[in-house]
Amino acid sequence: MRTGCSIRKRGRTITSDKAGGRGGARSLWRLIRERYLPHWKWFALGTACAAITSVAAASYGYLLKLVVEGLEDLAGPETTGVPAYLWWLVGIIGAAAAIRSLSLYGMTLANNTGVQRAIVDIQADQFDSLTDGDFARLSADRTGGFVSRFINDVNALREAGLRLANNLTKGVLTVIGVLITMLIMDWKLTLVLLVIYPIAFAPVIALGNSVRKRSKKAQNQIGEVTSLLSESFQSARVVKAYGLEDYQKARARKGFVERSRLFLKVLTDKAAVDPILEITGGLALVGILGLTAWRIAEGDTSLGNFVGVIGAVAVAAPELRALGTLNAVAQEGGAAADRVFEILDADPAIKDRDDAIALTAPKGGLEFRDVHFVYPDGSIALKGLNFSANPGETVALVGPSGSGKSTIFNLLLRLYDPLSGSVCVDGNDIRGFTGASLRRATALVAQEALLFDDTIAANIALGRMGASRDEIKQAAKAANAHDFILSLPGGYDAMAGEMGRNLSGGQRQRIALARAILRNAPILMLDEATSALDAESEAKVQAALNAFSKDRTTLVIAHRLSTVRSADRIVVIEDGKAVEEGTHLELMSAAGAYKRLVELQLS
Ligand SMILES: Nc1ncnc2c1ncn2[C@@H]1O[C@H](COP(=O)(O)OP(=O)(O)OP(=O)(O)O)[C@@H](O)[C@H]1O
Repeated sequence: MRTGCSIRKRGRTITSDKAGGRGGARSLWRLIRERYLPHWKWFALGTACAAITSVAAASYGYLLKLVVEGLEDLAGPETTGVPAYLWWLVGIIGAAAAIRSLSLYGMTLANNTGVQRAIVDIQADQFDSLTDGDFARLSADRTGGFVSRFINDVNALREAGLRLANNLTKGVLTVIGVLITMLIMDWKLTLVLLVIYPIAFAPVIALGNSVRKRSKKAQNQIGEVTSLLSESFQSARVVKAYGLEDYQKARARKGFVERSRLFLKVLTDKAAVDPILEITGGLALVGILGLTAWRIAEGDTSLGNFVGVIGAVAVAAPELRALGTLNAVAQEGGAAADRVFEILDADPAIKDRDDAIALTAPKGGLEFRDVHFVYPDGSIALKGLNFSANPGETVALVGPSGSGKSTIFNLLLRLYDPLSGSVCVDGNDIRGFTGASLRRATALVAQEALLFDDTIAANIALGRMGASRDEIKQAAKAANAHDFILSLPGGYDAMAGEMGRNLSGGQRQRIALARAILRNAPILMLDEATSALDAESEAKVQAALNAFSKDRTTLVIAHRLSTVRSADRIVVIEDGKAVEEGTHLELMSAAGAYKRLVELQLS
C-alpha cells in the first residue's frame, strides 16, 4: 500500500509539568540559587552595608552604658565639670548614627538593584517560555491567569527577595552583635531575655504556613478577576447591545467580594504577627524592670548596665519583628516561585525532534492520512481524515460548522500533533521538520484578522520581517488595501490601534491578507479570509488572490460557497472526515453532501 508520506520517527510523548506539588521552600531556595545569585555582586555590596549597619547598631547599647556610667560619676559629690571622655562618647554615638544611616542607604540601593535585575530576567524568561511553549497551554488558560502571574507573582518575588536581602543579614547580624554586647554588660539579664523571646516565634511560624496556603488561593483568584475584567471591557459592545450591564456588574461584584474575603484572610494571619511579638516584648520589659530593681538593690548590677541592655533591646526589637514577619513573606515568595517555575519548567509537547530537518525549497504538496485528533479538553475534532492537495492546487474545505475545518489548519501549522495518522508536506510527516521552517513555508489568514498596536506598514511587514516599503505597498495593492491605507491620516504610518481597533473588520482582513501575500509562502491557508468584505471588495480581493495563489498550494475555508466555486477541488468535511471531493460541477452532479450545502445556502 502506498503510504504517500513517510513517518520519520514518532514524536516524543507529552511530558507533564514537572513543577507540580513542589514545596514553596524548595522553590524559593531554587529561585535564590538560579535567579538571585547570578547578581551576587549587588547582594554582596548590600550585605557589606548591612554588616556595617549592624555593627553600628550593636554598639549603641554599650555606648549608652558608658555614657550612663559617666553621668553617674558626674552626679557624684566630687564632680569638677564634664570630663573629655564623655564628650568623646557623645560624639561617637553621633558618628555611629551617621554611619548607620549611610550604610542603610547603600544596602537598600544595592539590594534593590540586584532584585530588580533578577526580576527582569524572570519576567522575560516567563514570557519566552509562554511564547515558545505549546499553543494548547496558551489557548486553554484564560489570558487573565497569565497576566496575573506576571503582575502578582512577580510582586511577591520582589518583596521576598528584598526582605530576605535587606532584613536577613541586617537582622541576624544586629541581633548577634546586640547579644554579644548584652552578654558583656549583664549576662544574667541576657539569659532571662533569651528564654522569653523564642516563645514569640512558635506562633509566628505556624501563622506563616497558613499565610502561604491562603496566599496561593488568593493569587489564583486574582487571575479570575483579571480575566473577568478584560473579558467585560472587551465585550462592552455586546454588553451594551444586549443590556447585560446588571449581569456583568453582578459577576464583577462577586469576584471583588471573593477577592476581598481571601485578602482579609491572608491579612488576618499577617496582622496577628506584630501583636504577638508586641505582647512578648511587653512581658519581657516588665520582667526586666522587676529583676533589675532587685539586683541593683543587691549590688549585682549597675544602672549603666540596665540602661545599656534596654538600649540594646530597643535596637534589636524592630529587627526581631522584621525577622518574625520574614517567614510569612518568604512563604508567599515561595508560593509565587512555585508558580513561576511551573511556567518555566513546562516541557512543550510540540517541539523540534533532535533529528528534525529544515523544510527546504518546499513544493507544497499536502496530505492528511487517516488523521485522528482530540483537543486537550476532550473535544473530538478529526475522526480519520484523508485528503491531499497537489503542489499549486487550490483546495476548498467546506462543511458544517464544527466539522473540523479550522482544526486542519491547526494541525498543518503543527500547533497540535495528531492523535494518530500523519500530516505530510511533500511526502514527509511534518513532525520530522523543524517548526520554524514549516511555518516559513505557510501563510495563514484567519477570520479574526489580528493586528498589533503598531503602524499599518509594520503590521503588514510582520509577514516577512525586513521587507522594504515598496514590497509592503505591492502586497497592500494585491490585497486591495492600498487605497484605503492612503486615505488614513498618516497613511502607511497610521497606527492600527490595540488589536487593530482603529480599522473596520474588512480593512483589518485586507491588512492580514497583505501580510500573507508579503510572506510569499508556497502554502497559503485562508480561513474565512474574505468573510468581512463587502461583495465588491471581495470580488476584487478574490481576483487578486486567484492570481497570487496560482503557483502555490492554497487551502480555502469559506462558508460562502460562491467563494469556493472556482477551486480546483472541493473537499467536503463532515464530522471530522472527508465525505466527498471533486470540482464544483462534479459535486453538483453527484447530488451528495455538497449539493445539499449549496441548496441550503441558496434557500
Ligand atoms: N481550541 C479548541 N479547544 C477545544 N475544542 C475545540 C477547539 N477548537 C475547536 N474545537 C472543537 O473541535 C471541533 C472542530 O472544530 P473546528 O473549529 O475545526 O470546526 P470548523 O469546521 O472550523 O467550524 P467553523 O466552520 O464553525 O469554524 C468542534 O467540535 C469544536 O468544538
